[in-house]
Amino acid sequence: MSRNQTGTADARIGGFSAELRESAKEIWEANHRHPFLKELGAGTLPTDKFIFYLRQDYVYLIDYARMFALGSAKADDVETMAWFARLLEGTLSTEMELHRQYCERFGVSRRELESTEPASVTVSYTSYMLREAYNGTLANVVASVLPCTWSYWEIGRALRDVPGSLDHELYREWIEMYSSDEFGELALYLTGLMNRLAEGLPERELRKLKEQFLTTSRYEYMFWDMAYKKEMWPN
Ligand SMILES: Cc1ncc(CO)c(N)n1
Repeated sequence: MSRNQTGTADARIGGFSAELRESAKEIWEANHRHPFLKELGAGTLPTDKFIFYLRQDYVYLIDYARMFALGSAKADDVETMAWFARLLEGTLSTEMELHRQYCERFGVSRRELESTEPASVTVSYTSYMLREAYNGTLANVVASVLPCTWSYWEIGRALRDVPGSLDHELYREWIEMYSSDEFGELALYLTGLMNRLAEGLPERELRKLKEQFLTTSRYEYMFWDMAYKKEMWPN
């Protein structure tokens, strides 16, 4: 077990973000134990499950990027606006490029990738996030995306610490991207922003942020599970 697999363990993260992480602790720990991630770390994950995941994640990322566009639109100052604009661009070019390149290796064309039919969990997850973002403030946008960025960074670092995980010719790149310092900086920025935005908010609004954080934390777990089972629609 790596030191990153359980607690928040990151001294840089405090305040309301640490509180959010603590309140969703059980579901975050369940992520680390999920067979999709156990097998990804061990290098034994069957490639058909990984491809299924990549394709669903690609269509997920299109809407996730939209969340950053909404973050930019809802920001109160130019600096924050620019930061979300860069994150939007980074998601569309760097992160999604990882998926495009993997798919090229697997013989899935870009057109096929982009026209992937979203699974029920993917539709449910992105619809929820976008609804909360469209109806809410920047704080609601951040609370909804925080588990995505932050849990991937935590997962990336935990998997990097699994002996031999980086020797795998296929999964190494995935682990490297999500455990990278660049990716970590995004997560850290968002936790800091969450802390600033939560300051002085009434209890009712803080409860709403907690609910959003917990809901997308649960969706993160459901996403791993959906991919592992290659679960689409009933018919
Ligand atoms: C489902 C999901 N959550 C978070 C991330 C991190 O960007 C991702 N790629 N996919």
